[in-house]
Amino acid sequence: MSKIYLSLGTNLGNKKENLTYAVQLLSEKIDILKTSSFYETEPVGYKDQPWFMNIVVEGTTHLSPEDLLVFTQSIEQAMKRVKTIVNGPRIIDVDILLYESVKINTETLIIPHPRMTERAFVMYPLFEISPDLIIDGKSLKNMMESFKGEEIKRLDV
Ligand SMILES: Nc1ncnc2c1ncn2[C@@H]1O[C@H](COP(=O)(O)OP(=O)(O)OP(=O)(O)O)[C@@H](O)[C@H]1O
Ligand SMILES: Nc1nc2c(c(=O)[nH]1)N=C(CO)CN2
Repeated sequence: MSKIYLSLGTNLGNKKENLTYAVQLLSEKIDILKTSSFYETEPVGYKDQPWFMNIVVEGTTHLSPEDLLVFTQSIEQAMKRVKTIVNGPRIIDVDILLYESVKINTETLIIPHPRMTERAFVMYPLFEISPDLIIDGKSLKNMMESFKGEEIKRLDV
């Protein structure tokens, strides 16, 4: 079994429900060990769209990194089919952040996720569930000390 971290985001419809449903679908092939709080987060990139809700989950899986990507993409597709809005914001986005300490750089898959350490919507929930994590030899704790990201709000529920 391999330890993995995934980032989930949504900015359409009932965001908590979307994230909860995605975690339920993920649990068919991933043993979910930890799920972060829900975070309301300012959109990164294109600003003129609703705020996102983001979480990070930790789990273990028998899937290879490539099969994990196929699986997460099948969940994105399945959820997109439920409500179709052309060019609309996202019902669900699932990114693979980390897979053990594996490094992959192919056309379809880059692990660790290349933009993860710049993104508050990834780093805050990741730090919440795994504060002792080391990424590329650097401790998450050190990274968070100097971290100045976009606006983010942790929900208490
Ligand atoms: N670690 C990864 N996790 C998920 N997708 C990845 C990863 N590395 C590369 N990809 C590739 O990224 C492609 C585009 O994914 P997507 O459309 O979800 O991007 P995005 O979510 O808009 O941007 P970002 O990757 O910056 O979050 C996917 O088809 C996939 O092949
Ligand atoms: N706050 C936030 N911003 C984003 C997000 C996201 O999940 N959260 N996902 C994006 C495309 O992957 C682009 N911008």
